[in-house]
Amino acid sequence: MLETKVVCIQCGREYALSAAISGCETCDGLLEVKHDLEALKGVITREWAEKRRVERGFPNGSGVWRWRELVAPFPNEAIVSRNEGNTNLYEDARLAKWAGLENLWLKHEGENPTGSFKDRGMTVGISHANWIGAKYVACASSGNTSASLAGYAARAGLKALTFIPSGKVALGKLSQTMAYGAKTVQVEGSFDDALELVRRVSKEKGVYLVNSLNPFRLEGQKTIIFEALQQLDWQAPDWIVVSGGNLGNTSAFGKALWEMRELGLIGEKLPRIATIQAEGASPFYQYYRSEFTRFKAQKPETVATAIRIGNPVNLAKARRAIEWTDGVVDMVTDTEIMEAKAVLDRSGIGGEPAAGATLAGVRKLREKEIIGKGDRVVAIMTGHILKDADSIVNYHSNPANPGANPLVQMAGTLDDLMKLLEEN
Ligand SMILES: Cc1ncc(COP(=O)(O)O)c(C=O)c1O
Ligand SMILES: N[C@@H](CCOP(=O)(O)O)C(=O)O
Repeated sequence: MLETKVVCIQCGREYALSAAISGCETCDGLLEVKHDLEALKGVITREWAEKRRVERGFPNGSGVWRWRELVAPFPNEAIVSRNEGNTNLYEDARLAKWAGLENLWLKHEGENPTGSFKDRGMTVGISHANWIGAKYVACASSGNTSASLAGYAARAGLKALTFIPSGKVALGKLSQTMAYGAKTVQVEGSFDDALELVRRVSKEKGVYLVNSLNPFRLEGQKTIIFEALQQLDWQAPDWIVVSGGNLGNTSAFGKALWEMRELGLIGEKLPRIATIQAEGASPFYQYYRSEFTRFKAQKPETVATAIRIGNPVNLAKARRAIEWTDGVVDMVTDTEIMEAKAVLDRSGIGGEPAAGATLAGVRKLREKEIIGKGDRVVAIMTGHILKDADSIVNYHSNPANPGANPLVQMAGTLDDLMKLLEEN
């Protein structure tokens, strides 16, 4: 019987697996799930992973639950899954060339059931809520967490409550959240204000919180890295690049790499994590620039509303991930984000603005020669192109934008049309 525990990374206090808490009750530190890695050495191997990968059906058809010994030991009957994960790892020579690289892969987490990486964490959070008999699940969101929560709660028959920053959530995400049936409360202010509210509701009303403060969320998101390493036939890349907001992914990726090395599935030298923030929402970047000596929350502003976060809750775990992997943190402007997104979309792969931020960050780190021309780079595309249609139409409606593809208005006869087509 594997010994899996929930512990506070700050004071070491342990909690039962069935505890529905999202922060340490002693010191308010971050909680994390500790697996019995010693017992798993020699059990979880590349051969074991390959056998699991080719199995179909529940639970090994899920790109999360096929790794359950490294995720969460919930009983199968508690698991709420939509066969999430199993996302493509694209190798694209055109995008590599645009970024100044020879080897670039894009891991597309927008191919998950609700269109973002959140589903990897949500299947675990909602399964935990289901297992312990929670009736109400809640989150604050800039759109993808609420869409994922609403979808998985609907599958589980749980009531969902989401708090979103008023007017700052892309329509694709808002429509999912409403359509899947979550009670959606618009809050004046930022995502950070909404998160403060939902943490109080969770504490005072005992509502189950599924933001990335919930340690089970990150256990699911670790499988992005497990899966990408397996897709690369365990030839670990030099870099893993991802856009950062609340820093759940940065934290999860560091833990995933550390566990893979402990289990002997990858070598001593870990891939370096590069977290990319939007210039107008870059508190982690400023903290990194201060050599992790000074943190200051920001009033966030960026076109990439998914990462419009000024006070990331996973700061301590994300710092640990950057230090563990000798990683870096950088930032990109909104112009760089949208121009990179246009290139990403034009490649036929596509992604929401936060995915554009990742690609823009890869190019920037290459230009700064922090990423070498021959380095092997995996860029995580965190959300689907359809999530933020407004940003696309706005960009392409301005012919001055690089790569703009404005609508053509046709008036008149067939001859006019033929003439028009010749001109364009
Ligand atoms: C599409 C997208 N990309 C990136 C991020 C940033 O991820 P994290 O909050 O784990 O840093 C988020 C959410 O925060 C997101 O929704
Ligand atoms: N971009 C996120 C913000 C919240 O992140 P979480 O990982 O802490 O839930 C969102 O889509 O809401």
